Amino acid sequence: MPVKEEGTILIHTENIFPIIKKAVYSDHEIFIRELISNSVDAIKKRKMAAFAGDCVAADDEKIKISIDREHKTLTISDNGIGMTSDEIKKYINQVAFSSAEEFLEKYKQPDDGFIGHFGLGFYSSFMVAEEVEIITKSAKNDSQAIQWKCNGSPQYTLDESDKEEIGTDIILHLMEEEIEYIEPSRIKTLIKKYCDFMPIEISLEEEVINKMNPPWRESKQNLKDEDYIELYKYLYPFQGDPLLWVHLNTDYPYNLQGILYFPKISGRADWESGEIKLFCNQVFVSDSIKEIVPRYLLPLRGVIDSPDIPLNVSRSALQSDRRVKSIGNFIAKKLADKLKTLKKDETQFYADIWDSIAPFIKIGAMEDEKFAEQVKDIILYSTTKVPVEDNEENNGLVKSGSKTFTTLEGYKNRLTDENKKILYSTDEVSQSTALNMWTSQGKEVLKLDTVIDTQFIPWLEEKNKEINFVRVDSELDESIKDDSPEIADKDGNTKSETLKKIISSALNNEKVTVQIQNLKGDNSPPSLILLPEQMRRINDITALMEQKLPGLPEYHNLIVNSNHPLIQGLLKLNSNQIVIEGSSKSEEGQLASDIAIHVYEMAKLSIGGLENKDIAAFQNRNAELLGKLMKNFV
Ligand SMILES: Nc1ncnc2c1ncn2[C@@H]1O[C@H](COP(=O)(O)OP(=O)(O)OP(=O)(O)O)[C@@H](O)[C@H]1O
Repeated sequence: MPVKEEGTILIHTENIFPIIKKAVYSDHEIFIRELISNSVDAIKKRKMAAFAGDCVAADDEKIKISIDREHKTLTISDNGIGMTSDEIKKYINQVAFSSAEEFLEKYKQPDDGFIGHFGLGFYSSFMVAEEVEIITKSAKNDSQAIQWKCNGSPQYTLDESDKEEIGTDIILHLMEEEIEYIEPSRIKTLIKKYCDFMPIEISLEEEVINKMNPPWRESKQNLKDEDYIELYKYLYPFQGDPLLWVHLNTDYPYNLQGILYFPKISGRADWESGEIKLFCNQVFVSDSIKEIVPRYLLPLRGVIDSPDIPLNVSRSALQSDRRVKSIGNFIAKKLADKLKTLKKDETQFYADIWDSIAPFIKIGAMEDEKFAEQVKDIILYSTTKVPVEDNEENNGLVKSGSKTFTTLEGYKNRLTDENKKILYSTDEVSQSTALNMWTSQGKEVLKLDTVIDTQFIPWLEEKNKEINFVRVDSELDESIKDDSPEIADKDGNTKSETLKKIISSALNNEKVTVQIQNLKGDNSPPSLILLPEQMRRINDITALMEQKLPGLPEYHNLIVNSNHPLIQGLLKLNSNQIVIEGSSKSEEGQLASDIAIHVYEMAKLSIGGLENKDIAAFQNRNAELLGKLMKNFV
């Protein structure tokens, strides 16, 4: 016979009570947050009811914490709305019953700002107290004050009390093992931690402990820069001033206030832990909200205060929560808006702080498509272009200290040739020869030389497929070489062919491709090493996999500048020599060969490609060569 029945699941209070007391909250100390939150709510409710003419308003709203060492009690007193015996029976005796919804319904308040909603917080007091007393007098006219007592079992007593003032005292008789909470310093620390920005005065031993008035709840118009800086320094002492901040304030589609700061980072930013503090209705909840803001914003600091972030779910559930994701996106969008405004209205300031904010923006753009879309036009690049006063070309160029910044758009607008090519350098020192060669021809080069740029360049290329990004030392182009035809000598060889032979045979290394070029410009070097793009990338990846620094790839191109006096001299020196394979070389032939090797090693040295062990040999050859050359003059 099929069994068909409907019913109600029963809960044994004896079994569930210990679970509520111990397991709902993992951290014992939060009882203080819960009880003070209840007091704040009660004070707000009294204010609302008094406004509607249902009771008398309090003279001054306050919460008082008192300690009685002798009786080992901690008392939280407020002059809020209090409770009648019926309300005690309804909201305290019934676990998981909160008065918040009913109250809001009654006073037709849409957005409450009440802290408690679940009807559980009060029971956290049993985590630290063996007995809890409530002595309360309701603000409703002619209410009888009452006393409720419970020793942690599901039994309670309810009695009349002679309390005269409206409000509630919660008296905790502390357990022996929780006696630490009798210490004023411990309680003070906890109030500072959880209740610092609660809107009602909280005092302990006649001293007001909390700061109150959270600036993020103020309107922007009422705040000056000093107020923002003061809050930053208060929350993050000894960290210097922030770079800039964003004030968030929204009530749709979710309720969220906060102030986020870009810190001045010296050294490595912390991309792991997160330092933004999470509040819910001004009550501190957590020190790190890794799960809420996108990863690239983790080094930011400040406060997010939102009752819309679900706190009753696990952290991993938070990460996949759609609402939380959309809050994260909202925060990123607000930051992007602020940066766009800065770039537009405070261009100089934006350029001055660019190096500090660049890591957030570049990583953000790479990790988040939407963010990339918002910031792509405000990314700055340090450039070799020097702004000329009152010149149209200055469009988009901003000087900051020793640097000049441009946008990608600005660079593109200055390009004159058809071939859309963006030149960049990743290391001003090791690429200086190639870099100078381009700049001396009037070419603009972007300096993409931070650690993040190694990943950012491929991203840029991907996003700007119509443009060719070329590293300064990867290839030459028509603008810097002179390709006028050469005349062959009596043996049918051109100068270039002869030079190539001299140098190739001196180097005797088939992995080095020798190319002779007539480079334009007086400043062009006698030789330089070029690393064709693909070859260099493979080399970089291999080094990365082997966890080494990428050195000079074995296969590379040596460009020899036939326009340079040194190379022309080399050609002359060799012109009378016939080097027969296998036979010993004449003195001039040996000198020409030594110079050829030296020319190659100079090119290697300038890109940092000469290993330490080769430097001594290089110097010996240098001295020897100079010595030989001197012989002709002295
Ligand atoms: N100090 C107080 N003054 C007046 N009423 C109180 C006070 N403390 C608790 N209450 C009443 O008891 C109810 C239950 O409190 P409890 O702390 O268990 O839950 P809550 O504050 O409503 O929600 P949460 O579990 O989210 O904190 C409250 O909704 C309120 O009506």
